[in-house]
Amino acid sequence: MKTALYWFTEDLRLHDNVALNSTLYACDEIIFVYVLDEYLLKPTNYNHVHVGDIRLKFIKESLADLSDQLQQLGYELQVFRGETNTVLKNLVTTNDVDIIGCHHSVGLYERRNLSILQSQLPDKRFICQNNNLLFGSKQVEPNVLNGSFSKFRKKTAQTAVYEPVESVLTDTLPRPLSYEGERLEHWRFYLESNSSKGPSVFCGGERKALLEVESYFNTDAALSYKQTRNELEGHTNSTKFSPYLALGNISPREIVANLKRFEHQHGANDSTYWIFFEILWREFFHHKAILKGSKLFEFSGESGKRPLTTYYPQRFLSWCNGETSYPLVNALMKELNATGFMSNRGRQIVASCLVNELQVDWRYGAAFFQQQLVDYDVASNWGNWQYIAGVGDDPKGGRHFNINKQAEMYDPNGAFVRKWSPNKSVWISETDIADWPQEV
Ligand SMILES: Cc1cc2nc3c(=O)[nH]c(=O)nc-3n(C[C@H](O)[C@H](O)[C@H](O)COP(=O)(O)OP(=O)(O)OC[C@H]3O[C@@H](n4cnc5c(N)ncnc54)[C@H](O)[C@@H]3O)c2cc1C
Repeated sequence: MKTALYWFTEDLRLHDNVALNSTLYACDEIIFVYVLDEYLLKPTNYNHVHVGDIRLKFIKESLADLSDQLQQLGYELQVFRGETNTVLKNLVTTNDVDIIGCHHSVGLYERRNLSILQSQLPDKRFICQNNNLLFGSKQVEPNVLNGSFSKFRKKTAQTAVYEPVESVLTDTLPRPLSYEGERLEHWRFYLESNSSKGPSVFCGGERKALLEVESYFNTDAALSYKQTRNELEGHTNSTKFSPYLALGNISPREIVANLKRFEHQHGANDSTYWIFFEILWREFFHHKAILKGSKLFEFSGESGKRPLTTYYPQRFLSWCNGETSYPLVNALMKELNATGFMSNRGRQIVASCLVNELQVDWRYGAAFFQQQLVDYDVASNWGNWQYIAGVGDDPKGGRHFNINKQAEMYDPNGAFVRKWSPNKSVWISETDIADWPQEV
């Protein structure tokens, strides 16, 4: 008789979850666990928390959906709060668990913690697989990752993307393990009372994610994605799959399978290819994150070159609050703070502004995004920031967006700025003017 514990992390779903399926095949009894780690709610080195209110709400919704699905099959999702390894070790010991299954994250902190847990439980079998990538690590040769995205894209163009797999969990096998241990009994209430009631465009959960993907491909939006993806607003101008991918409500393979079906029915064009192209960027940053380790978070990044920025607290604060001398940047930051989302073009503009116009250390911007973004993903966030700051693997060496030009192109009538920053008087105060590095 083998007993297993499946520990959900950034894979809050049942379908196309290879680590979960492998664990299910290996055991007779199982317990499903999620740990809300205390550290997530504590400040980072940059004085922001790891998970802000909007993402916390999204996590809660994802857990509620997972819990409901498990309940329908006769299982329970046990939610704990505490230090992850302590919680897991207690559960494993008190319940005599033989196997621990989990998603193998690309995050450095998560990988370190998993290694520590493995060393603390040397007699236990661990089944850890990355559930959130298109390609397995054996499909991507390390030399492909030494270089730019173009090299990665060309080399992986012919690499097979495996079909997503169905869940093998049924209402008869394996049996739910009757377990011992203190859990967070009222986690739904607990998470509710700790999450924002503010407006969020997104609602988390696997079933919601599958519906969103289905409804996106039920329209013609994918056929013009390449032309619309840079717009600052509009729900179908880009796919809006990122929050679901970040929390693992859906896998990239499931999205690619849907994309292929769409191409089969409606024909492939530049735009449908470009959706795949963008998902490849995500793939690139994820594989890179494993390779880079702590370099992902270093000031001089992967390039080893220290950029000409430092830390100006007042400028940084004004940027965070959307109170700089740049109306477009302010509107974008206000959108981010209110909704947890910003378009890709918006992210590029505000990141470039922080690094180039305001000359602030890029890592503060990345940490603020980490707190605010509903779709925060360690590899995509820190990887993109490195690109903008010119410390990534970018042959162009950093990006500087002309804010006025961007405003002319993407907000020609000022509608976006008016929507998010109706009160122009807060853009800049008399005392701030001297602090700005350009004429206002
Ligand atoms: C400074 C900065 C920080 C970012 N932080 C994050 C982050 O924390 N999490 C995150 O998911 N994305 C991040 N991105 C990438 C990108 O902005 C978002 O993935 C995208 O805006 C999400 O909207 P969408 O799902 O509609 O994207 P679409 O345009 O529809 O793209 C489809 C999918 O491709 C992937 N993708 C698209 N662009 C990129 C990109 N540049 N890098 C990596 N993957 C990409 C995403 O998974 C996205 O869901 C960041 C970009 C910048 C410039």
